[in-house]
Amino acid sequence: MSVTPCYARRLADPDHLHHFLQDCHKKCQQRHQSFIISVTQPLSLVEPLAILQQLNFREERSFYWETQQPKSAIAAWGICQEKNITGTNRFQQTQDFIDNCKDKIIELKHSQLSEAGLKFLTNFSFFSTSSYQGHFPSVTIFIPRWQVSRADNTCFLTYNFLLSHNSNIATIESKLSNKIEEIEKVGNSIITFPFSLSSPFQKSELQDSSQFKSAVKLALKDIERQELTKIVLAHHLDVVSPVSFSPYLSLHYLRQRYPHCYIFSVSNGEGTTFLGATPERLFSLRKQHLISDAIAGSAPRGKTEKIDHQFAQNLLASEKERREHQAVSCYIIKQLEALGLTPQRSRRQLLKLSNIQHLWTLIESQVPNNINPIEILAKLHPTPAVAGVTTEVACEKIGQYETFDRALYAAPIGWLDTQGNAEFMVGIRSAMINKNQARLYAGAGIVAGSNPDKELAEIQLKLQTMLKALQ
Ligand SMILES: C=C(O[C@H]1C=CC=C(C(=O)O)[C@@H]1O)C(=O)O
Repeated sequence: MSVTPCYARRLADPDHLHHFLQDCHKKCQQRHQSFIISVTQPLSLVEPLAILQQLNFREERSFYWETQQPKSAIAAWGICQEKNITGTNRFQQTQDFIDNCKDKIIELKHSQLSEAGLKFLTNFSFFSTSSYQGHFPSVTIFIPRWQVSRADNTCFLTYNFLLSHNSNIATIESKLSNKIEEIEKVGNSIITFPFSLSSPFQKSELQDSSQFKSAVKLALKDIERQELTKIVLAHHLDVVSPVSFSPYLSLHYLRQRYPHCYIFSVSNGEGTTFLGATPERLFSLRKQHLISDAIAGSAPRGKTEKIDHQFAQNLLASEKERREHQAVSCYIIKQLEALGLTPQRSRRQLLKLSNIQHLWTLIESQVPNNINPIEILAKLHPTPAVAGVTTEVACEKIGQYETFDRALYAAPIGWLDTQGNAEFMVGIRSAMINKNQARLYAGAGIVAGSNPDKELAEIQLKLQTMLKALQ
């Protein structure tokens, strides 16, 4: 008589899993090598942010990602495989890491949904050489140990681990089963956050706003001399709170206030977290269909419907805002064409966020499967929504005019799976936090006709996204 271990009852198809693991184990023995095993199991409906908050108690490396349209979330923590990359050929090194891992991955998943299953999670710095005191290198890419994914009302747990000839299958099965139990216990107790987040900041002022305006004036002279046609200049705001910031509370606040944005956080496992709520999708690639957002050109939201409508009409009619926007859509189109694609663009429309509105063009293309997501990423980053035209001159001037390191601000953050699906957004409306210290970032596009005072007002408005989320 065969006895079913009690942990097996929590697994979706324990016999199938057991045979799968036995087969993998045999393969390890036959080939004298280890494999990266990825097992995905269905979960009851859980809240990934609550899981991350309550189960990542060792504050390991973590990643959080949420969109509400369509409703999906990924919470991941711990490391199965990782690479921290520095140096100039970072996209190639990233691809090499992915290829190397892919050769060793064996996946078992109970769903075809692209949200379910193993994901490479990755964040880049804006420049390939980043000097943010080593908190985040030029690229971090990792396969997490644990990943909870949610797509609409379906949830999955993915467990990734290295299997070698001397691994014990029963231990693996019980670890997975115990984690399912732990997660489902937390599952429906959706976090009820206290809503006075923390005490007021001790220091909260925009450093050197005159320095920012001088940089805008210098950039306008460069534009007049036709050295470039657009540059995005950013500024930072450092704040110190009497108590440590809580990334989870901030993420919870952001997702309620910015339903049209990607809500994200990456933690380096050493106490530093980069988080935010960005409207800007660099690209998503699902079943070889690519979508990219050109978002640039901004106006405030009006306090009344009438004023809001007026701001929107002015934004749509402004020749200067249109140029600022077109620099982005034309660049994305040109870069995709350079990859041999035939992108189509939507008509220009408005994207209304709770504190700001933007000009927005959707760009779509089919992508043949010989082009991989990292190639697309390398071609698109940085777009003129965060750098300028030409990219090279703008990046050089950003280095000259900005007095701080952009670190992960305005850089790609996202995921890739083993089937060629990927999604990357641009890390704007963001902050880097460590204990009770935070650095908030915001930038504004400068073209001929820009006004330094108005650009300063625009970045102050953009800084509000994170300022309010941290308070
Ligand atoms: C660079 C930022 O915003 C970009 C995205 C949308 C609108 C922008 C603008 O109107 O200047 C910027 O290009 C930022 O928020 O830090």
